[in-house]
Amino acid sequence: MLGRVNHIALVVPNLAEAAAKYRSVLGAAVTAPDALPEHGVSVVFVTLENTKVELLEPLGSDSPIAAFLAKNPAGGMHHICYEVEDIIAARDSLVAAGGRVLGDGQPKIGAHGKPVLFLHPKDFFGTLIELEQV
Ligand SMILES: CC[C@H](C(=O)O)C(=O)SCCNC(=O)CCNC(=O)[C@H](O)C(C)(C)COP(=O)(O)OP(=O)(O)OC[C@H]1O[C@@H](n2cnc3c(N)ncnc32)[C@H](O)[C@@H]1OP(=O)(O)O
Ligand SMILES: [Co+2]
Repeated sequence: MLGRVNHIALVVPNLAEAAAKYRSVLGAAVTAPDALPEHGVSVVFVTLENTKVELLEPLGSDSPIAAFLAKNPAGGMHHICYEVEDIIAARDSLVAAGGRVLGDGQPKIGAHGKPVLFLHPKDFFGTLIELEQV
């Protein structure tokens, strides 16, 4: 089922500061910020040779990462995104195995314009998993 790691996501308290530090201190290539109100986040991507790092900041009053940032005010690792070829087949086999898909279970279009789903962190040893169809 799982393909490459598409990205590792970090929640940060200030996206502009984090992007600037990745550029200036780590010499990283960082995309311009992208506001995703439908996901309640603003995001940049640090592009690497073998994967990406997604830096996330809450956007709007009911961001799904607001509680995470309140618990981790300095920021922290938030989720890992695996690529899948068929997100519906992946979802259905996960649900059949007793896994919980977050939200209404229907894929949404993510930051890369591809369908994504999230799996409950409690089902995977305390790590939030995102699946992205490529
Ligand atoms: C899609 C656009 C972009 C992309 O890549 O394309 C993104 O990735 S956007 C990323 C932001 N969107 C999401 O994360 C959507 C899925 N997430 C959620 O629905 C929530 O974050 C949820 C339900 C995982 C947690 O929400 P919240 O923290 O408000 O709920 P609770 O406080 O009740 O938490 C329940 C329980 O889970 C633990 N938790 C929360 N977040 C994480 C996490 N990132 N990793 C591991 N564990 C997490 C939290 O501590 C609670 O545990 P408990 O022991 O009960 O205290
Ligand atoms: Co993500």
